Amino acid sequence: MYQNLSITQPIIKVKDLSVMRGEYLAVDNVSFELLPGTHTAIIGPNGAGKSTLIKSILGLVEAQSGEITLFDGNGKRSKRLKQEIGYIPQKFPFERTFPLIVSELVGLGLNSQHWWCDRQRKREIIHQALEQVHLTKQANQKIGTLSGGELKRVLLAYCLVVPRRLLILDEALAGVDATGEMEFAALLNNLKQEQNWTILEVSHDLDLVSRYCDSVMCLNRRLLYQGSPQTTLTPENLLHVYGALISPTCHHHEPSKLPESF
Ligand SMILES: Nc1ncnc2c1ncn2[C@@H]1O[C@H](COP(=O)(O)OP(=O)(O)OP(=O)(O)O)[C@@H](O)[C@H]1O
Repeated sequence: MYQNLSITQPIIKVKDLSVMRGEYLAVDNVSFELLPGTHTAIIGPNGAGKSTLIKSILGLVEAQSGEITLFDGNGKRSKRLKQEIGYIPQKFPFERTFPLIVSELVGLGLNSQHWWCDRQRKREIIHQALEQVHLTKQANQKIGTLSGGELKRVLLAYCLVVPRRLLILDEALAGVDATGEMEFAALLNNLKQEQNWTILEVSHDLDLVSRYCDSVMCLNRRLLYQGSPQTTLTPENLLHVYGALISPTCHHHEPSKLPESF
């Protein structure tokens, strides 16, 4: 799908990034690069600047200093470039009485790339996305009546109706049940492997991170450690990051053990 994408060309380059929230330096001189087709987690304690960092990458929060380059650096944050990024925020505040149903919300993800589609085709695309997140039964349900975990799945379906190069998730699995977590992880793995999506997610679940991510960034305002889960999530590093003894179970990657589909 992205034939001209070199696998050695980073999809995100962040250099010397500092971001203030009010008077507080929430992200302090952070630099990293992400390659396409990789799944990276940002971990760290509450208030470590994780959401601030991703909001800054998305252009939702202005940086104090530093550089962020997305994709090949062309087009800045053009409308088209934004369409290539899927984002599931930590919070999705909305008026619960708003009369929007699930399929309509997912359909809002369709964009100018679908101008040629007739109604039937659009319905099929929405149905396929809902199928991938196991929510076809809720297609006509009002969004205000969904559970927290179901709403997260709907937001993922919204991201799935368009091919993305980058998917940014802020604690997307919070509120998703144990089976849903596995299925969600399998779907992300599939998008990464089959469609070369790059995934950047904020997570507090070190066990899941060690199972499914290719790399981890440990943030506490500064980027303290970065590398594979096996080399990064050591008790010594986690003591430094969280100030407490934490010993996650580190798993070797065995994607074949993931469920086939979501
Ligand atoms: N709009 C704001 N105005 C002032 N301070 C803010 C604002 N937003 C965030 N902060 C502060 O910036 C710091 C970083 O917040 P951020 O949401 O990035 O942390 P986080 O690592 O995502 O935390 P959590 O794990 O709790 O979600 C926190 O101390 C927070 O209180």
